[in-house]
Amino acid sequence: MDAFNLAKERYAEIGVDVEKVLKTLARTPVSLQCWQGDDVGGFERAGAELTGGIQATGNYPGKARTADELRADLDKALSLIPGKNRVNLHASYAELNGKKVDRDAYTIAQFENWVAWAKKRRIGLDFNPTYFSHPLSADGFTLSHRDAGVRKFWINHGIACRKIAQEMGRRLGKTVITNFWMPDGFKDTPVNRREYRERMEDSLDKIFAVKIDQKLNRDAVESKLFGVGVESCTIGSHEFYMGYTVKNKKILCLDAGHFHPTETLADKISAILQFVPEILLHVSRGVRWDSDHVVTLDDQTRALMEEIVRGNYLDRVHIGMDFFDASINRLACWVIGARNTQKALLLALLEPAAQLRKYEAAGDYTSRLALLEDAKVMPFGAVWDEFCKRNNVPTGHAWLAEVKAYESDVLAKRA
Ligand SMILES: C[C@H](O)[C@H](O)[C@@H](O)C(=O)CO
Ligand SMILES: [Mn+2]
Repeated sequence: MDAFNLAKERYAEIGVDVEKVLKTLARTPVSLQCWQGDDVGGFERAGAELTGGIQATGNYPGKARTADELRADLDKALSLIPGKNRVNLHASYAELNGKKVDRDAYTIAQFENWVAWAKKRRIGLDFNPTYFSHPLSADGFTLSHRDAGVRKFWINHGIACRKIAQEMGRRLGKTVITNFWMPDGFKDTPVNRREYRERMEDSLDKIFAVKIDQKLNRDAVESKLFGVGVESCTIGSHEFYMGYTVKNKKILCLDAGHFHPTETLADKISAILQFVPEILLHVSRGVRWDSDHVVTLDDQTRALMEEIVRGNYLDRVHIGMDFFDASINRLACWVIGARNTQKALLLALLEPAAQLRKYEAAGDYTSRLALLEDAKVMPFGAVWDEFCKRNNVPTGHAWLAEVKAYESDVLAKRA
């Protein structure tokens, strides 16, 4: 018997149906953040500086310089990641084609190439308005700005993005999730947090007042603890968006790097989903701060996926990634991060859930712990390889040779 069939038998012995697990994994997409491919630069203006309290560090050669290069890199990455996945675009990846158009006036016209590319590959797109790296966000404020004119510009940007996303959803036949993250906040202690938060709420209300077909686009808002240079107060904090999403039935975006390092994101899932309809995950890895390291198969990521599976929440959770590491091959970052996200999900799906629940319900915590620990050495690798094989992507470590070949054939030729 081959390794996969042996593994299937072993899992069946502990009550796990591997074929069912593989089906669930196959229909759970991971959204690849386009900004990993070019250090969050975007293509609106050459040499635009990255602002908003986020930083891509490193200078590994070969970053995408144009939208065509980025799409080619994404193609390569997607060919090495099993399953039907998605791509997450920021508005700053607009293609202006020499025209003078600012973010408040963007339409689908600036994203035609992206939509055509996604349609050809039958993949879904997700979207994000870009509230950073722009002269009108240079002082660190956008939707909560004290100047009504600046707020108006950013409100119009938000509305424009929701309309673009709606059109993307229509053309692709797949719902787009549009995520709002605003960098607004203070380096030092403010004395009027209230005013800023009230203005932020008012601006968001104005953006979301515009009717958009929910089947084509749904909106998420993303909280954050702090950013670089925004250490003392972030207007869009966790409590702010928790309240906003409960009140307005929006999707709450949880970025794994946006909490204090001692907080456990996994523990928040069931508490939030008791009151908020859906969650968008930005799977990431903070190292000491919101450093946006590539996702590894670490305890936090595993615990996150376990909570989603244990709570039976998969249909209310959208899985995206958010990291931007410029110190290693950028394409490999996507592949490592996405495959690890999927591995964490697979491990969670392979848990002997029924038996564990029985033990817990009976108060037999000894047996619960024993089975949880023994399950860790079940032959998960054989199931992962089978998933890769069925999806026509390299198994094990073989994907790296393809990335290396692409690096010497394509990336090395970029100046
Ligand atoms: C580029 C993204 O919008 C950004 O990473 C955001 O999602 C975030 O996490 C900011 O810290
Ligand atoms: Mn994020």
